[in-house]
Amino acid sequence: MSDWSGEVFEVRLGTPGHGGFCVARHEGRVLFVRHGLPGELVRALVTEDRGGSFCRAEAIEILEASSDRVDAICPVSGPGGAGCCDFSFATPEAQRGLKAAVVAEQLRRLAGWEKDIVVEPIPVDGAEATRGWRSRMRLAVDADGRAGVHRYRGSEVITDLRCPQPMTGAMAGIADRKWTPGADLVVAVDGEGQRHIVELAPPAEYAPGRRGDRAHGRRGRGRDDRVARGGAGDRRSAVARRSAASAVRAETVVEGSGRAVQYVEGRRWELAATGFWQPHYAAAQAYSDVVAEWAYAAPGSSAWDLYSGVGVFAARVAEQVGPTGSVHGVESARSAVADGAEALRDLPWIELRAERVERWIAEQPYIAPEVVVLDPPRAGAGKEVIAALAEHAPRRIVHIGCDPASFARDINLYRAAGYMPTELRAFDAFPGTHHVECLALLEL
Ligand SMILES: C[S@@+](CC[C@H](N)C(=O)[O-])C[C@H]1O[C@@H](n2cnc3c(N)ncnc32)[C@H](O)[C@@H]1O
Repeated sequence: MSDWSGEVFEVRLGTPGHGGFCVARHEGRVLFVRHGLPGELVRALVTEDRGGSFCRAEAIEILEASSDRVDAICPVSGPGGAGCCDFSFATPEAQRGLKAAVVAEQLRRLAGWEKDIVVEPIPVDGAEATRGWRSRMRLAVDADGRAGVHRYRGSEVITDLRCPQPMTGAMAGIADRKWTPGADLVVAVDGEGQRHIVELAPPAEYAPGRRGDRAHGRRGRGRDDRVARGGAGDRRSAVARRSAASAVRAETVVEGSGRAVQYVEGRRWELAATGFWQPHYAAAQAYSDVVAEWAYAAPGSSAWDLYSGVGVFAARVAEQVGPTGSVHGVESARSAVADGAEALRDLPWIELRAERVERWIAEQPYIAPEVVVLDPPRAGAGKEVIAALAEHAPRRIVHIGCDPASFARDINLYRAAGYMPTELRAFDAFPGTHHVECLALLEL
C-alpha cells in the first residue's frame, strides 16, 4: 500500500466521527478529515498515514461549502494549527448538531441504545457563551520562553494566543513575558474574577534541542511539518507529554494566590488553581443542578459521589439526605479532598476519602446506597468499577462523562448489569471544539 502522506485528494465529506472530523473515502480507503463539514467538497491534505485502514487529513480548500459554515472565530486552529477549536468554522447550532450525531452514534454502536440526542448550550444569564467561556487553560512554554499551545497531534508550541475560548482578560500580558523554557503555565480565572498563573517546572526529562521535539529546539520535518510519515516521533512525544503531564512538578505562583475561589449554589470553595474544576465557568452549576434533580435522595438515605473532586455534587446530595443521612465522596487527589473537606465543614455527614475509586469500592460492605454519582476522568469508570458498583445495587446512578465513546461503553456496562438509562442530557460545555459532556440517569 502506498504512503499517502502529503498527498492532496478531492473528496466529498460524509458523517462526523468522534474526534472532530468527517469521514470521507478515496480509492477504497477511509480519510478522517478535519476542518470540514458533512456534505462539503474539499481538497484534503493527508497529514498522517500509518498504513492502516484509515488516514488522517485536513481540508485545506473548501470547494463546495456547507450552509453551516461561517468564518472561523479561532485563528490558531485551522489546517496545520493547534487542536483547540476544531469546530469554530461552524455555526453554534451546527456544532451542537455534529456533537449530537457523534453521541448518538457512539451510544448506538457501543451501548446498543438508539436515542435521539439534543446537545444544549450551557446557559449563561439566559444567553449562550460561544467565546470567552473557558476559566482554566494550560499553556506550554517553548525553548525561547514563549507561551503557547501545542500543534494538533504534535509537540511544537504555537505562540499565537488568540484562541477565543479563554475568559476575557485571561491571556492579557502572557505573550509579552518570557517564561521558563519547557515549563507549563496554568492560568485560572476564578469565580471572583481573580486571575491566577502558576508555572509548573519543566519535566525532569526536559532537554532543549532534544531530537524529535520541535518545541524543544528541533528543526522542522522538512517538506511540511503538518505531515507525519509513520509518526513514531510524534507518538513518543505525545506519550512523553502525557506522562509529563501526570508527573508531580514544582509549582511557582506567578500571579494571584494560586488558590481559586469558586461558587456553586451559593457555596464557596477555595482550591488549588492547578486542581480540577470544570473548565466552562458555568458548567459546575449546570451539572450539579441536573445531579440534584435526578438524585432526589430521601432524607436519611445514603449516597456516594465517586471521582468527587472537591465535592461539588456531594454537597448537593448532602443537602437532600440531611444530617440523618450520609454521603461518601471518593477522590484520588489529596489536595482536592483537603480543600473539599474545608468547604464542606458545615455538612459533617459528608465524608471525603482520598483513595482510588477501584480500591475503595472493593472494600465496601454490601449495602445499597440510594444514589451514586460518578464523574470519572476521560477514560470512563470501566468494567471493574461498574461491576463492583452494580453488586451494591444502588437504586439510581447519575453518570457523567466528557468523552462520548467511554461514556457509551460505561452505559453499556450498566445496561448489562441490569440498569436502564432513563434520562440523558448532553451539554455544549466546550463551544468551538468537538468536545461534549453527557449526563445519564440509570435506574434498576
Ligand atoms: C472529571 S473530574 C470530576 C471532579 C468533580 N466531580 C467535579 O465536578 O469537580 C474527575 C476527578 O476524578 C479524579 N480521579 C481520577 N482517577 C481517579 C480514581 N481512579 N479514583 C478516584 N478519583 C480519581 C480526578 O482527580 C478528578 O478530580
